[in-house]
Amino acid sequence: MPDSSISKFFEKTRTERLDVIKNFANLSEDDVKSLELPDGGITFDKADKMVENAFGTFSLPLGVATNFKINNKDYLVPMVIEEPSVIAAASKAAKLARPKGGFAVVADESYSIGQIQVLGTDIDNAISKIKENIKEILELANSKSNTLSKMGKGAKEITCKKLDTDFEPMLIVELLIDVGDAMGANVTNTMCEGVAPLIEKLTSGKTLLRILSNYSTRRMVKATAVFDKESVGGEKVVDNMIHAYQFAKHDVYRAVTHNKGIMNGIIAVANATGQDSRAIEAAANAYASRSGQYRSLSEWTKDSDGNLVGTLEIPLSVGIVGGIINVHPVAKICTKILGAESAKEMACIITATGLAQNFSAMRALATDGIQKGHMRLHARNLASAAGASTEQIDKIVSQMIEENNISVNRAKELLEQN
Ligand SMILES: CC(C)(COP(=O)([O-])OP(=O)([O-])OC[C@H]1O[C@@H](n2cnc3c(N)ncnc32)[C@H](O)[C@@H]1OP(=O)([O-])[O-])[C@@H](O)C(=O)NCCC(=O)NCCSC(=O)C[C@@](C)(O)CC(=O)[O-]
Ligand SMILES: NC(=O)C1=CN([C@@H]2O[C@H](COP(=O)(O)OP(=O)(O)OC[C@H]3O[C@@H](n4cnc5c(N)ncnc54)[C@H](OP(=O)(O)O)[C@@H]3O)[C@@H](O)[C@H]2O)C=CC1
Repeated sequence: MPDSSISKFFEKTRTERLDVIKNFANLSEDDVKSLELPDGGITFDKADKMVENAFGTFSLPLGVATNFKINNKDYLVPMVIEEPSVIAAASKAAKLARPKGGFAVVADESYSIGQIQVLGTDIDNAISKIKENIKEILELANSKSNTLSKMGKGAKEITCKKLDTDFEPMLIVELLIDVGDAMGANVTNTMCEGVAPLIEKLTSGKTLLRILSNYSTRRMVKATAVFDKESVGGEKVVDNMIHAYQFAKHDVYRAVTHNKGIMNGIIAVANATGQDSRAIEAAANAYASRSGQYRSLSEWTKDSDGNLVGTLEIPLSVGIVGGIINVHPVAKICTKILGAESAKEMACIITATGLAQNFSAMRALATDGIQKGHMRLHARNLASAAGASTEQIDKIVSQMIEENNISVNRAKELLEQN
């Protein structure tokens, strides 16, 4: 089994990095060529078919986090992100998690929730009618996807709820659909629209909205990792990280930033693998507010030996087929690099990366402060923004770090002096 703990990967050249990834993931020469394309894999022609009024494409850096062991399998985790230090932070956390087994992650089956809003009906009577005809509604829904039906997946349950509103009460009919290895938005919407006429017939009401819910609470993922207390930096650092977590648990202003750190990891992997990041963010934010107050998505405690234990639980709707995954060549290759064989496996990887990111940010905050690690890496960006050439960057960066004065202005001054 390939080993993702590749020390000093960041010191390798691009060719060496690609070679390591190629061997790790059994990529073909064509895959590597796609990764080397200057446009990031999407030609304008392709972009023009993906969105409206296209006039270009927009590239972002694609990197890979090393050291990940998730459910006893090693992963190199592709990440698309513009922010420096995120990939380094994920790699570092994954390295520190390895001695205690890495990340243990469990994911629900891929159940999507579709909602059908029914107006102008006798709600109690309508609910009885729907309950009497569940089989017929499910069969009609399942006729909309050959693949899911063949896989023994598809629409499985129907529930009804009465919603009191400021306008008039309404009936909400919810379809629970096992969407297999897809994110499942389109298939859910298709099924909702497909059964709406039957719902209208049964309820003598009028359906209005027929759409999936992005609050995918039947698609929960829970990642846990244990970090050896000595590797974390000793008892004091562990305690300070728990203080940091408690801050996020009890204060919304801190919680939003804490969760942003988690999203650094989650969205970067989501972007690399062609997921719908808006759906992921919307669901995570709602889940963070489930108690009525927005709070930390992760939890941090100590085990009986004083080691640090982190848990991240989120609703997560991701896939390995459908959406842009089959359209964007680089998203396809990133999925191949991960070797993810199911939507559940993809969900486990993404959640583990979120937890890893959270660990490193908290550790940095609870020890040296964020600027030391982050700004060192951000210095390259600043030097580049100041106009430094590739040859000049290293010298300017070293000088700014040495002076502990990392800013665009200082970079400009140094450039003028050189
Ligand atoms: C940046 C580090 C990792 C340096 O940390 P370090 O102590 O210099 O790293 P190290 O020398 O101990 O190296 C350990 C491992 O980290 C990785 N690593 C180490 N350096 C690199 C590098 N250059 N490129 C790629 N990987 C790197 C690499 O895997 C390495 O293992 P090795 O290869 O040596 O065997 C650390 O300071 C850190 O984790 N900082 C936190 C960074 C962070 O969270 N950034 C996010 C941006 S800030 C933000 O948006 C969110 C926030 C912070 O506000 C959230 C919140 O408030 O909670
Ligand atoms: N609110 C939201 O979040 C919304 C999001 N979207 C977008 O929808 C897209 C995702 O929708 P999604 O339904 O996943 O995408 P697709 O419709 O592209 O793909 C899903 C389809 O793939 C086929 N399929 C083939 N193999 C499998 C398998 N192993 N498991 C499951 N399905 C399989 C099935 O179709 P078949 O049975 O025909 O073979 C299935 O319906 C994203 O781009 C998202 O941005 C769209 C609307 C709203």
